[in-house]
Amino acid sequence: MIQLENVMKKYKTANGELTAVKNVNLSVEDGEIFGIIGYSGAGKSTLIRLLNGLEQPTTGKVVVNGQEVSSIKGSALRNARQKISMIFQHFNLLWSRTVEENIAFPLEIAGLSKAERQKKVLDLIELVGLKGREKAYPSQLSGGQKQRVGIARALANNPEVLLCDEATSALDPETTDSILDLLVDINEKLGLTIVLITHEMHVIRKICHRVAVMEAGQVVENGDVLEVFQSPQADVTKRFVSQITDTNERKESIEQIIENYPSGTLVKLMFVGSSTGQPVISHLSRELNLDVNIVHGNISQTKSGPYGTLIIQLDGNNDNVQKAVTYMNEHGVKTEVIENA
Ligand SMILES: Nc1ncnc2c1ncn2[C@@H]1O[C@H](COP(=O)(O)OP(=O)(O)OP(=O)(O)O)[C@@H](O)[C@H]1O
Repeated sequence: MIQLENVMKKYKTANGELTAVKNVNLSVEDGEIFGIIGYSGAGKSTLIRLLNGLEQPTTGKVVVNGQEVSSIKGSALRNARQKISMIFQHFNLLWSRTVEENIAFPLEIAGLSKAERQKKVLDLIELVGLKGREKAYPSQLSGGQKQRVGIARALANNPEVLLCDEATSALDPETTDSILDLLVDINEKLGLTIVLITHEMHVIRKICHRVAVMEAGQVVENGDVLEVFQSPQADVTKRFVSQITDTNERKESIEQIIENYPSGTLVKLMFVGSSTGQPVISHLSRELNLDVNIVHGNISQTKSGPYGTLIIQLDGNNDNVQKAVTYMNEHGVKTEVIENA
């Protein structure tokens, strides 16, 4: 569906040339929800603008739905853009138009008759859950409702790709979740391919199938969300994953256990899917004569299944602690020794 080949984007600035996107190779499958995560300045916005032809790459190729958007211009580009819609952090609604008039706007531009427009607007209002708010103006809507209008408007011309530019970053956590649920819903109902950029790992965890991590213009890591959660490789990815796993509550539990049992080894165990560590942990205490303290555990749901971490403290003979770590690794449990007390 989407292919980026050796994409490079350079800008000329007062301080010389700046490379915003560097040698990016990515592919997004049909019907997939694909997330691009990175801190501010990583190049995400530039990358997303390259996907809808708002920017042209300095070198490289951007192909969306069989069309090389990096090389077409004029009416061909305008036509291609109709199939690539976008929603924004600050909604970009027309403030003097009501909800239904905002949604009808792209349909007017596309030249649909009034009757066709009315029918389509009704369907879209239903789809995004705004029934009863048709005549409201954007200033009378909550943030979540405004984004629902943005989504309905973006879907008006039956796009094949929806680009989301930090679409939930201006919303509170609860509203964020309801908008993310809506995106999943339209992805499933309409088979729409969604590419989103964000700096929040929560967004990736909750709705994306795959993720690319960007840093300094480059994609430093790229894969299934569950795999990236389970074994992040790049330092920046580890920092993003820790947004979810390293809660204050967990830090407090670790501090407390070190205070109460200063002599043990803390190990983080990572599980994927429905596997649990129960038999492995029983083995450690029974066969290796170790005391096992459970410090903290949590399970996060991702689009491809649950992902769990468990922090334990192993206390006993050092050789046996080492054997325990080896034993766990051999039995499909990923481990990381997080602190030697
Ligand atoms: N039109 C432009 N002209 C010059 N430099 C630009 C332009 N657009 C972006 N940049 C620079 O390119 C780099 C990447 O910016 P970009 O906005 O793509 O990053 P980002 O990951 O989306 O960050 P943010 O979330 O802060 O927007 C930054 O150093 C930025 O200053």
